[in-house]
Amino acid sequence: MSLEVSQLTKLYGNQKALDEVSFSATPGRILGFLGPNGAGKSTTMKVITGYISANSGVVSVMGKDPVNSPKEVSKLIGYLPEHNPLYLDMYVREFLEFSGGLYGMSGQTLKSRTREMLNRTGLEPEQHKKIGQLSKGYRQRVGLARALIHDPQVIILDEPTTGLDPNQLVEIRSLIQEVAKEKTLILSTHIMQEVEAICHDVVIINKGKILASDSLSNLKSGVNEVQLILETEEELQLEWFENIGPVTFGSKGTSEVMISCQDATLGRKAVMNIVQARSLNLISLNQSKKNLEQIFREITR
Ligand SMILES: Nc1ncnc2c1ncn2[C@@H]1O[C@H](COP(=O)(O)OP(=O)(O)OP(=O)(O)O)[C@@H](O)[C@H]1O
Repeated sequence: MSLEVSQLTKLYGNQKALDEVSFSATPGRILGFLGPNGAGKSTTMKVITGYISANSGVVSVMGKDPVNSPKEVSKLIGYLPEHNPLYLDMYVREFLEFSGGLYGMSGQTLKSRTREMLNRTGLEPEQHKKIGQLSKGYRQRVGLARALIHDPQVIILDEPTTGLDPNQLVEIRSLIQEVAKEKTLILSTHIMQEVEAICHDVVIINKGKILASDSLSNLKSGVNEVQLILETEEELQLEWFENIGPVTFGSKGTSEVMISCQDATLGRKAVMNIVQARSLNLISLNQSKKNLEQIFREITR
């Protein structure tokens, strides 16, 4: 494990922002760190990077801890904070060279590493522009390039795609996937589609506590429940279906119901019996496995 977090507790005054948080991350796999607003994601990232200290617990980054070895840990970690602080008056290349300098890089090493980062993040055409002139997507690229300039082994990205348009989103996601091939990468987010699109492992945190920590596929396969979605020409009543499983109206209103059930075959039979017995005119009966969003809502409810 290149990153291990064990029993972290962090108090802000009387408020427990982190309550014995433990998880680990592996090279070559993207870990999605998921939680609703205020769950403790940023606090965890700040403790790992050594920006703040925890009240108790241990962080190990490639065997070093940020409290006793802050300099070593800062060299091992590349961090893109939530609001991506940049110097808007600096030119892109100048900013990256400046950032590399902060890690003790200089001369040809710094120049060639800057060139490599400009190339990998697609920033070459923009390198002579001021950061303040760039679009949000390109500013995120600058933030990523800055986080990677010193070739860190562990990369932590706090909500890196928030506010990007769909094209920029796809580009930044594929850049993240590319970067993650040889590194340990943690992606903090509350966007479920993002996790489903690019993460291998998932940690779910809520109110400072870890509620799930597993591979994405295990998390999804552990849920056997399916959802049946029935649409008819007539208006439906929820109580007709309550014996089958928890039921709500769908997005189409009272002519569509969504029923959760453990056994899809039995569920479909029961629904069709009701359709027949009540002489309903069927438009469609569909079935879907739960997605991460539904799993997340159940776990964090
Ligand atoms: N400096 C601080 N002082 C006091 N309370 C804080 C401080 N920073 C965070 N908190 C509180 O700690 C809790 C966890 O906050 P944190 O920013 O870690 O959550 P988050 O999961 O990153 O949320 P978001 O998705 O909204 O960014 C919240 O209740 C927040 O209000």
